[in-house]
Amino acid sequence: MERSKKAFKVKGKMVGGQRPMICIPLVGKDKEELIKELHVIKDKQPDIIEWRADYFKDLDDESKVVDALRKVSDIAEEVPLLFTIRSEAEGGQQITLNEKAKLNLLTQLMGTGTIDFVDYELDNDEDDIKYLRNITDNYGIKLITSYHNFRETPPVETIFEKGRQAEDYQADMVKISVMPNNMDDVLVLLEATQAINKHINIPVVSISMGEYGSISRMFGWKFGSAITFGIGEQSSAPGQIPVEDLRSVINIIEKTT
Ligand SMILES: O=C1C[C@@](O)(C(=O)O)C[C@@H](O)[C@@H]1O
Repeated sequence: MERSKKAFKVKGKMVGGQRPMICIPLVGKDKEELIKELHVIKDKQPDIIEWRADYFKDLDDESKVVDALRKVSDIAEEVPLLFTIRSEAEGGQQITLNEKAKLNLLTQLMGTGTIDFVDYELDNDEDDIKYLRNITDNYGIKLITSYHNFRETPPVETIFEKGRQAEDYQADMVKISVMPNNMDDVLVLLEATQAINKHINIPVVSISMGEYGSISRMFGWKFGSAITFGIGEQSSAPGQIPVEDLRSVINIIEKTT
C-alpha cells in the first residue's frame, strides 16, 4: 500500500504539518477515573488524546476494556484517539498480559472503530510488528512505532536507526522518548530529530524527558517533532509540562519565527 509521505490527516487534523499537535495522556485506572479525567482534558482542547491503557487495572478483562474504550471515544468525540499499552521495559506500568494476549486485545479493540492511532514498540518481535501493521492497515488505523529509554540518550546514529527501522516496517510515524543526563544529551536528541525529519519519509515524534529535556517538549517541533505531550490532569512521563504552558510557548515561537 502506498502510504502518505510525511504529513497526513487524521479526523481532518494535519499530523506532521507546520504546527505541532498537542497530545494529552489519560492515565485513569478504571472507567470512572477515566471519565472524570477525560472531561478535564477535553476542556483543554488537545489535538490528540492518548489512552495509556497500561494504567487500567482491568486490562485483562476484554469486555471492561471495550466498555471503557467506547466511553472514552464517545467523550473524546472529534479528537483523535491514540491507544497505548506501554510495556514495563519501556517505562509502562506492570501488566499481567503477555505479548500474545496484548496483540489479541489490540486486535479486538481496533475492530471497535474507535481508535485512530496505535503505539507499538520497535523492540517487539518483527513478526508481531508486521502483524500489527497488517491489522492497522485493514482498519485504516495509523501505526506509531516507538522507542523509549528511561536511562540514557543513545548516540545520534542509534536514534536515527530507530527512524529507519520504523520506515522499514512501513509505520506511519516513529516516536522516540529518551532520558538526558545533561544538556548535551538534549542536543543529541534534537540533532537526531532533525536528521530523521530530513532523511526518513515518515513523521517523527521525539522527546527528551526529565528536567533537562523539558525544553524539547516546547520547541522540539522546530527540529521536526510532530507531536508534543503535555499534562492535562496527570503526567505520564517525567518532564511533561501543563498543556496551557505548552500552548503559550508554541504560540510565542510561532509568532516570532
Ligand atoms: O511515548 C510517549 C511519550 C511519553 O513517554 C513522554 O515522554 O511524554 C508519554 C507517554 O504517555 C507516551 O506514550
